[in-house]
Amino acid sequence: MAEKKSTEKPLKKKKTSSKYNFYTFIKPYRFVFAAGMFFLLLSSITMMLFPYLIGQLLGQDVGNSVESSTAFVNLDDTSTLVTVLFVVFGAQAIFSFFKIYLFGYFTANTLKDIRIKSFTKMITSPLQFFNENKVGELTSRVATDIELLRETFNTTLSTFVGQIITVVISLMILFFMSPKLCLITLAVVPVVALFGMFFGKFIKKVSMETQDSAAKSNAILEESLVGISNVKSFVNEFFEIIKYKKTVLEVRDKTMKIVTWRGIFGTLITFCMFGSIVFVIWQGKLMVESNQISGKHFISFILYTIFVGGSIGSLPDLYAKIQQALGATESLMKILDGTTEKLALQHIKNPLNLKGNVTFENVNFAYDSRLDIEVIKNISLNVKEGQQIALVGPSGSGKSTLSSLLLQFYKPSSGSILFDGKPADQFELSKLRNEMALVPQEVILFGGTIEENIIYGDLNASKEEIIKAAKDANAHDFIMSFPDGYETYVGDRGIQLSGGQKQRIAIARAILKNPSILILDEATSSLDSESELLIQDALDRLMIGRTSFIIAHRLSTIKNCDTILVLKNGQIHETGTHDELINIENGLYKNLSELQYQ
Ligand SMILES: Nc1ncnc2c1ncn2[C@@H]1O[C@H](COP(=O)(O)OP(=O)(O)OP(=O)(O)O)[C@@H](O)[C@H]1O
Repeated sequence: MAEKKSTEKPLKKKKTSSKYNFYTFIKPYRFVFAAGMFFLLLSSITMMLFPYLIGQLLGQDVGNSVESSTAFVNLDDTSTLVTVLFVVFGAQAIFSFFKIYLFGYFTANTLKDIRIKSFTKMITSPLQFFNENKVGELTSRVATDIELLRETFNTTLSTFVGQIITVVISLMILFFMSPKLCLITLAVVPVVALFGMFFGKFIKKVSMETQDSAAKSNAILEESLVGISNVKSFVNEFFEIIKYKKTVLEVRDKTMKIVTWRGIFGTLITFCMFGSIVFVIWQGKLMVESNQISGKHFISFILYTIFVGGSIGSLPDLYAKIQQALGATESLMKILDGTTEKLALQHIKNPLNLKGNVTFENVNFAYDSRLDIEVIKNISLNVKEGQQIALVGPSGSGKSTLSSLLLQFYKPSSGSILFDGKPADQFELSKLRNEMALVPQEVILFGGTIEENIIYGDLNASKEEIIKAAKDANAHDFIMSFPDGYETYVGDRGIQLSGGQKQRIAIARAILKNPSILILDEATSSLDSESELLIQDALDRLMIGRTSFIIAHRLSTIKNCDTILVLKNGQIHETGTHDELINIENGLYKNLSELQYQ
């Protein structure tokens, strides 16, 4: 297959705002969230009693100064107050437990939903989506970006709301105690809010860049590990390390940018807050001296002011953290906005059972990423059920693209493809694809047993059907030569199968699928002649009674095909049987054939 010319459109460059956002995922659990908020409110309110009770405790019969207040504590009242304090904190502990539990439940379920939704979205995206996005970047979105939401949903969001509750309640109490002092405390709020808004936006942007770099770095990690033999054979380990290191450093630098600004901003806010607290204490002390407020109220006042100060001071950072998570998941939300294929996402119930007539009517096609270059030009073709059609032609002539169009991986730019006389778009996509099976050039087996790999062709197949398919694919004997037979693990953590063995597993899969249309992408790598014979024999059996398209690289295997299409630059250059084509003087097929037998 021709190398995919990837035209990665970085997701961040898409400007449209996403229809998915936090709320989409929060919605199903909004009542749990609301219950969590309720307990948060209760725990905040009980917490708010603390300054009042401490004021009462320390401020009994207080004179004019805070220092002297502790000397005149009424012990009787103290024991009552201490009991009340214990009751209040007991209640606070219970409320806190429910708050933590409910937010934990809410987070676990929300993240589960986002993960499942993201995976479903990606796996049902059209192939073009995978041409535009690297797999490593996509896995990073699901694995790393979503993880950033955990802390936000678990603690940041609730702390943020909790702090707002604290501020509002405290300010109300403060206003009740002394409107003048309350207004002084409030003076700092607009400064903090302004800073916070500016800062939040900045953090969101840098956070998005950080996650983009993290995704890039993950893509390098994945690509070099998946292609490890390539890396090693070119002795390019150092190059991969440099590439990876560069992106990791980028992530580090961007994270440090966030950390530095959060630090500067946090310090600034703390400074402002402490300044205003000192100012309020000073003013309050003057008011106590001139008997405008009582000493008891003054102590409570100071404690409430500290609460308000602490809460207001923490709000911008919490806001920044929420923005960070929002920024980090923005790309993911845009992925969720993308189009998907209309697939049934369940077992096919009433298969179409097509006869296998295929018609191409003036089909033209250009890949989305290179719309100016038509790779399939005006192809018309009429294939009767059960016929064998070979697609041959130089590399890049459009053979794989034609099979992708057949499989409905892409839609023609113009013209149409008909199955049993009916245009493709009049069928349900899942049902139509279910009528076709592809035996690819390079077979990829999933980590699992041989049986699991064969049953992929028909998830409802019985053991007998699996064995029969394996026998028809000439795979049974080599499978039984392994001690664990069909239970043998293949892939990364199991046995490594040879190219020819993998091919036969793929053929068994296709046999099990029992399609009416077959697409065989002949392996380019040469197999030993015994293996080749076994595969050819299995393929011959598989092709009986099915319309078969064979992308052929070795012309010897297609001599008996009903029709051979010779493609050149996306057009049908020659068409006919082997005997007809081989006799065309200076014909492309004749030339290709002579080249192979030289
Ligand atoms: N995903 C893609 N995006 C853009 N262009 C592509 C994509 N896949 C293939 N092409 C281009 O389409 C043209 C036809 O490619 P195709 O893979 O169909 O050729 P092929 O005949 O199967 O080649 P080969 O025998 O080397 O596999 C080539 O010019 C190729 O560069």
